[in-house]
Amino acid sequence: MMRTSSIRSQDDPLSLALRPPPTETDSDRQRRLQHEAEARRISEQIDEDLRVEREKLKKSRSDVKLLLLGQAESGKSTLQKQFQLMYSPASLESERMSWRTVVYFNVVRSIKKILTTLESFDDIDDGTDSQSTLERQEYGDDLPPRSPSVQQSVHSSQIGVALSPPSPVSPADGNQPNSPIKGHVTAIADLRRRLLPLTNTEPQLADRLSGGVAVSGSGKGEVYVRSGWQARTIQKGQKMIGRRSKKSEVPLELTNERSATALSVLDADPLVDDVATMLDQSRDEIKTLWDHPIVRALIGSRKLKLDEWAEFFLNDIARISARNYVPSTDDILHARIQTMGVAEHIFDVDIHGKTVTWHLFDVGGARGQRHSWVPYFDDANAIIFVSPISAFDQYLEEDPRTNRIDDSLQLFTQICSNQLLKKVHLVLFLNKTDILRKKLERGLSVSKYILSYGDRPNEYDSVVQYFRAHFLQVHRRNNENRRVLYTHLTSVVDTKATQSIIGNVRDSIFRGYLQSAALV
Ligand SMILES: Nc1nc2c(ncn2[C@@H]2O[C@H](COP(=O)(O)OP(=O)(O)OP(=O)(O)O)[C@@H](O)[C@H]2O)c(=O)[nH]1
Ligand SMILES: [Mg+2]
Repeated sequence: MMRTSSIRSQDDPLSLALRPPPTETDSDRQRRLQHEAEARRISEQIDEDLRVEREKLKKSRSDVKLLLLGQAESGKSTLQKQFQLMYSPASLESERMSWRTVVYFNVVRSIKKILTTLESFDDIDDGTDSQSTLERQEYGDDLPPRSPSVQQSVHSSQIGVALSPPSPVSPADGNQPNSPIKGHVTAIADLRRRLLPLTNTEPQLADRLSGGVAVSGSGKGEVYVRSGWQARTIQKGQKMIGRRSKKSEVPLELTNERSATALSVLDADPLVDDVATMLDQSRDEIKTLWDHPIVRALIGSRKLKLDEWAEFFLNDIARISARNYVPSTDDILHARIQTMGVAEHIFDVDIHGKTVTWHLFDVGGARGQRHSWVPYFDDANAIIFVSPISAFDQYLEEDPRTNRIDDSLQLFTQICSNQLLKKVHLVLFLNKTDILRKKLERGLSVSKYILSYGDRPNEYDSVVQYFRAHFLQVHRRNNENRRVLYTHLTSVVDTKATQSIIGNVRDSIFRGYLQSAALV
């Protein structure tokens, strides 16, 4: 016999349990109804939250997820800044003054490196430790050490790199009794003494940027930055304001809206404010040091190798050390700070009348950071792989035996052959072409570092063609899906050119995105 629903509801133990007791009073009833109404409201709220979550998930599935991959210092974060400048200029504007800390840090660290290098030549002058000092200076930070065991272990799986370090300079000119620094020792010692308060701020600036977190993995002991550092540097500075009575000097020409934000932040960090004052007061000393014939000679002979961005800032020290300094967009693009882990940036991109949310994942490229990329491979739509083709004469900070072009090719091989990424839209940026040009113009020989380059012309077109061919070969060998590789020659500090390339990349990614959406 079939049971009717009414019979079932009468037998249902749950309905029996929920039925009000026969002794229920009017006030009990009121309370019960109130509780039931509240329970219903909460339940409806949960349903609504779940609905919103589901919507979000559905929407995020239709968002574009773009990974920026490549070795450390390849230009990923700089490219991210170009995306930000194009699709979220207001957010870059609101961070503008925080970049002052990074620029100051880059400047102070460069000054310190110049002085440390000069100090080692003081030692030569004193007749101490001359040979080891010269070895160190001659090969700088970016050439492998010369021990036979290291020479044996230097190898290349991708490209014929030099098995032993080339000798860019003769040690003789620094090692003689008439060492170039002789006669300048007192003047340089005086500059060092006067710049000491400024160079002493380096660890504090580093601490401000890294949030006090020391991370291993780069080999250089550089400062790593987690996302959100801009807010952190401001907050930390603001906490300290109460403890200080001295107010910062107010820049005079800052009058517009942007400058109002700038002003409030300028006031915010006493440490950065102190560094600004010191820079302002040390401007002449920094300029004298930077223009000093000994420093020029050491840079010319490659005994002093500064980071690429050092020259950009030190050449313009009068502007940067001004008391009312506000970082320009070019300064922000040149400012260097290492990324830690993976930083997500979200933009709304309007294309052909449709707004699509893009999630840009900017990763830390040093070897110790690469394990954190993998969780982002699963649902990536596109990758821009950034390779600095100017780095043919440089070796990894984290492994001084590995040539940077070779490392980049090895990394590109891993990305091209990764099963999780087989269907991902792939774009290759052969970056830092401006630096490549300058190196070749200065006469730096590619075949000295990349033996397989042989006697090909040491000219821009030929070098680019050679490196590009190697990347295309890696792609061809790992391309059973017949995926297209979009290649661009870039200098991502060049805003106009990069934004036009970003437009192309956006269109090509979007075409692939529409096709895959149509298949779903
Ligand atoms: N001249 C020049 N400098 C560049 C170019 N691309 C990047 N740089 C500079 O190189 C430095 C390193 O660039 P980043 O964008 O920080 O490198 P990254 O790939 O994010 O490095 P990690 O965060 O360590 O993985 C910065 O000072 C940039 O301004 C370029 O095409 N030309
Ligand atoms: Mg970075």
